[in-house]
Amino acid sequence: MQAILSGTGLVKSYGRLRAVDGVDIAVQPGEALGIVGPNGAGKTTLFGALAGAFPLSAGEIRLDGAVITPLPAPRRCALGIARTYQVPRPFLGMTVFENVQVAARAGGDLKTEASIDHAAQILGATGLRAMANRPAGALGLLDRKRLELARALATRPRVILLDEIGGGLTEGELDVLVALILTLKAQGLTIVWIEHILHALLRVIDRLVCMAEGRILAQGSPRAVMDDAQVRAAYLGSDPE
Ligand SMILES: Nc1ncnc2c1ncn2[C@@H]1O[C@H](COP(=O)(O)OP(=O)(O)OP(=O)(O)O)[C@@H](O)[C@H]1O
Repeated sequence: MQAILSGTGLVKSYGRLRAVDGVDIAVQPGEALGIVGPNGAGKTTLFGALAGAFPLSAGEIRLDGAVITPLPAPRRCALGIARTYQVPRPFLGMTVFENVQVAARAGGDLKTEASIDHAAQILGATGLRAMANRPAGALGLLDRKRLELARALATRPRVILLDEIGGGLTEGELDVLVALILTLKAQGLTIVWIEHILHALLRVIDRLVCMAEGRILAQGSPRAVMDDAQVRAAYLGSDPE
């Protein structure tokens, strides 16, 4: 099957540091791919590379087999690549609804009326309907995470890149978030999820990649990767779970 999103020979250098150092990655349509690795492994930088946040130092990125390497982030978003950020970035002074509608207009390329309908639908799907008229800055953590997800979904993605969206949540809140992500997966959305909270990640993903020092250490079935000796060593001998 042709990958929906792939990167070949990806390198991103900051001065002498190669934050991403020769990564090959391919995500299949409808797949949920997890990415783990110690702090500083290059996971977020890989997302930046895939989403077009900066020019690559080397490598090529394809969407549906077509090269998108030169395209800036807004163009990639319009083509169906959405991303959430480790630290959510809503417009704090706008309401929840306005935040989602802006994303639908700007990222989803919808005219005003269609963006209103789409935003309302996304708020329902993400459990935010009751919060629609609250300022984004007034939300609790779970709702901030939902809003981050909703803003990405509003752009009508085919692939969503989730960057540590589970961080800081209670177990009960994680359950809510995992259920939501599983619903998106069941609807056919392709998911790439960086997450330190492994038990949450393992409930969703089909395949796991472990990165360390800018490279892929291991990839394959989640269990095989977690059992890999190099992966265990990268976690300094601790039990990754
Ligand atoms: N804009 C930047 N300028 C300089 N160095 C950077 C920049 N962004 C990331 N780095 C460095 O690149 C390396 C990889 O960082 P990255 O944030 O991608 O790691 P990560 O695996 O996402 O880590 P974490 O799990 O802590 O989020 C780190 O050493 C980081 O300090």
